[in-house]
Amino acid sequence: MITRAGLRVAPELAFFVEDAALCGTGIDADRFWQGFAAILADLVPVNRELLATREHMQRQIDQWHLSRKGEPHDVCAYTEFLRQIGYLVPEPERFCIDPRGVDPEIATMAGPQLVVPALNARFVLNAANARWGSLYDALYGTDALSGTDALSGTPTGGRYDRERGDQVIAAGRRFLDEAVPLAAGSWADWNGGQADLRPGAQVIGRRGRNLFIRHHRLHIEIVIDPGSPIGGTDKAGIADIVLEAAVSTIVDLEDSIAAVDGRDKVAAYGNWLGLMRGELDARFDKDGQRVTRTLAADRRIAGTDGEDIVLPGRSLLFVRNVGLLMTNPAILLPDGSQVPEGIMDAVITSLCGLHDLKRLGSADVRNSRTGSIYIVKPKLQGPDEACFADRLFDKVEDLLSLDRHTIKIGVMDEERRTSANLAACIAAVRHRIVFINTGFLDRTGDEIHTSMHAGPMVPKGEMKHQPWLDAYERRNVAIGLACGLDGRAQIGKGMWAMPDRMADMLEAKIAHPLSGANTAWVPSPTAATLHAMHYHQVDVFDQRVQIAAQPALPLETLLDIPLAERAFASEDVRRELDNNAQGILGYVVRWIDQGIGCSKVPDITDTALMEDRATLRISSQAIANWLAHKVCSAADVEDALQRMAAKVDAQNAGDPDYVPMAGKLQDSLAYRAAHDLVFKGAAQPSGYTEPLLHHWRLQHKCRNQAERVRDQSTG
Ligand SMILES: CC(=O)SCCNC(=O)CCNC(=O)[C@H](O)C(C)(C)COP(=O)(O)OP(=O)(O)OC[C@H]1O[C@@H](n2cnc3c(N)ncnc32)[C@H](O)[C@@H]1OP(=O)(O)O
Ligand SMILES: O=CC(=O)O
Ligand SMILES: [Mg+2]
Repeated sequence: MITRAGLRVAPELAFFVEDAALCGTGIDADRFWQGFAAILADLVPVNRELLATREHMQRQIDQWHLSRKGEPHDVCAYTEFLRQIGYLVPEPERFCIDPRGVDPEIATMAGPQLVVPALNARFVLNAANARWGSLYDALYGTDALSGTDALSGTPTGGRYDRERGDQVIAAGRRFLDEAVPLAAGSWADWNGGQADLRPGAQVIGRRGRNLFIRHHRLHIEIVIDPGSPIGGTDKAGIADIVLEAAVSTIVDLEDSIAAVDGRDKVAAYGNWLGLMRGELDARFDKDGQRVTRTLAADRRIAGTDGEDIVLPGRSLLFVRNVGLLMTNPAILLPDGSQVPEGIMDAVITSLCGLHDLKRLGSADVRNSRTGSIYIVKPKLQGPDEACFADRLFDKVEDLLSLDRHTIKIGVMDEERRTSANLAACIAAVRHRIVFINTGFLDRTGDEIHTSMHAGPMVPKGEMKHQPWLDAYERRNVAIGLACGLDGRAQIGKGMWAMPDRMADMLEAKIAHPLSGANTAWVPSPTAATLHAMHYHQVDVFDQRVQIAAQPALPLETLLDIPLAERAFASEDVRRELDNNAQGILGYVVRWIDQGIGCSKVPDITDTALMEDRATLRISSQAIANWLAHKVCSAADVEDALQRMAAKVDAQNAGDPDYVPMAGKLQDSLAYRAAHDLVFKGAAQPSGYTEPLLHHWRLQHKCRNQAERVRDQSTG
C-alpha cells in the first residue's frame, strides 16, 4: 500500500487514478487525494451509523415476530409498530422532481435497458453498441418464434436454414405491418420504392438506400441491399430490419461482478473510464477470427427534409455503484479500516465521467449530450440513505468542480424500506433523480430476510404471485408518476432472468410497458432487440394517462408478508431445497473459483437462468428461512447441498477451468461459501451475500497466491 493524504492505497489504484483517471482533468493529484480523504472523514461515520440503524431496526422487527410466534399476523398493529420504530416515515408533501440536463433517452423515450457486468470489456462494448440490433438475427438465432411459427428452439447447424429464414422474414414484415403500417397494402408486398405510412410513424430519411422510420420516438432502419444473400431473396431487397434497441445500458459494478480488492476494482474502473473517453477496445478470437471491438459511431442519415440527421450510435450509459454495506481493501483509512466501497465508487466513477463531460477522449464519441453523469445506486434502505447518497454526490461534485446535481442518481427500489417510503426517498434526491427501478430480485430477498422470524415463506416460484409483489410493482409506478417522473426520469422494471427463453420473454415482458414503465431490464443485446418491439406495440406515455387515474394500492398490501399458510409434503420440501441448493452452488462455484459474478446457471431442469448476487440472496434466504422454521432440518440441507454439488460438477464438466466439488467438499472454498450462505444466512446483514462471497473469494485468491509462491520456490 502507498500513502496518499493519510490513506493507504493499493498501488494499482493509486496509479490508475494518477496516471489515467486524473489525466487531462486539470485536477491536481494532491488536491484530489486530500479532497477524497476529507469526504471519507466526513461520511464514513455517517455510513456506519446508517448500517447500525439497519441492524437495529432488523433486531426490533425480529423481536416483534418472535414475541408473537403462533399468533395470527395483525397488519394494523404491525404497521403501527413500523411507524414507531421509524421504519415507516411520514409521507412528504406533494412535490415534483426537477433534475436538469437529463438526456432524452431517460426523460422522454421508452425502450429497453441492458445491464452488463463491468469487468468484461468485450460484453461492455457490445452493450454500448446494442443501441441498434438486427431483428432478423434476434428472431433467427433464438427461440423467439417458437410460439407463433412453430420454429423449434434455436438453430443448431452453422449453415443458413432457408425455411427458418423465410419465417423470420415473414415475422419481420408482420412486425412492420403492426408497428408502422403502410398507408396501403402490406410490407410483405412493398417493392422498395416510396413508403407512405399511416399516421403515427414517419419516414425520416435514408442512409444510402436504407430507410429510417420513427415511431414512438424509436427508430427502425430497413436495410436494403439486394446484393446480399438475404436481400437477394427479397423482392424489396430487404436484407435486415434493424431496431433501435438498448436505449440505455447500465454498466454494473455491483451484483453481476466479483470485485473484491484493488486489482478487481481497477479493472472495472478502467473499463468505465475507457467508455467515458470513447476509447475502450477489446481484442478476442471469435469463430476462428481475430476481432477488435470498439464503440460504434453515430448514424448519419440524409433527412427527408434535406437536413442531415444524426442518430445516436450507442446506448446511453449509466454506471451502477455498489451500496452502503461493503468495504474494500483497495484503500485503508487512517484507523486501519477498509474504505466503504460505495464512497470509493462514487468518487472514482464520477472522476471517470468527467472525461465524457470535458470531452477528453475521442472527439466523436460522447455519452451524455446534456452534460450529466449517471450513477445507479442499489440497495438503498429508506430516505435517510437516499439523503446520504445525495450528500455524497454533492461532495463529489465539489471535489471535481462540477455544477451541483451534475451527477444524477438512479434509485433502485429493491429494499422493502425504500418501497414502503418511496415518495420520501424520491424527495430526498429530487434534484438529481433520473430513475426508479423495481429490482424485484433483491426486493424478494429482502422480503424474506426482513420477516425471517414471522414464519416460513412460500416457495421461491410462488413469490411472483404474492400480493406484496403486485403492490410493490404498481405502487412504484403510481408513486413515480405522482412525483413527476413522467417526462423527466425513467420508471423502470426488472430483469428478464431467462436469457435463452426469448419466446417466453416476448409474451411476458410486454407487461412492463403496459404497466407504465418506460424501460425494463434485459440480459443481452438480443433480448434488447426483441423487447424493443414491445415499445412499438405500446405507447407508454399514453398508457400512463390511464394508470395515473387508477386508485393506488394501499401500503398494507405492500406490507403483507408472503407466509406459507400450509404444511409442505416432504417431496415438495426436497424439490425446493434441491432447486435452491443447485442454484446457489452453480453460481457460487464460478464466483469463488473463477471470479465470475454473473452467469447462465442451468437450473435443476437444465433451463439456463441468469444468476447474480440478487438471485443468490433469494435462494440462500429461502433455505435459511425454512431452516429457521424447521420446515427442513439441517441434515436435509446438508444432503441437498451434497447431492447438488455432484449435479453442478456434472453440469460444468465441459469447462476446462472448473474444479469439481464432490468428493472433497471441505477442500472446496466454493462449497464452503455456499454452505455458509445457507447456514449463516439468517444472520447476514439484510440477507446480503456479499460479505461471505468476498470473504471466500479473497481466501481463494490467497490460496492461489500461496500455491504460486510455493511452485516458484520449488522451481
Ligand atoms: C438482479 C440484477 O441485478 S440483474 C443485473 C445483473 N445481471 C446482468 O448484468 C446480466 C447481464 N448478462 C450477462 O452477463 C450475460 O448475458 C449472461 C452471463 C447472463 C450470459 O452470458 P453468456 O452465457 O456468455 O451469453 P451467450 O453465450 O448467450 O452470449 C454471449 C454473446 O452475447 C453477448 N452478450 C451477452 N450478454 C450481454 C450483455 N449483457 N451485454 C452485452 N453483450 C452481451 C456477448 O458479448 C457475446 O457476444 P460476442 O461473442 O459477440 O461478444
Ligand atoms: O438489481 C436488480 C434486482 O432485481 O435486484
Ligand atoms: Mg438488485
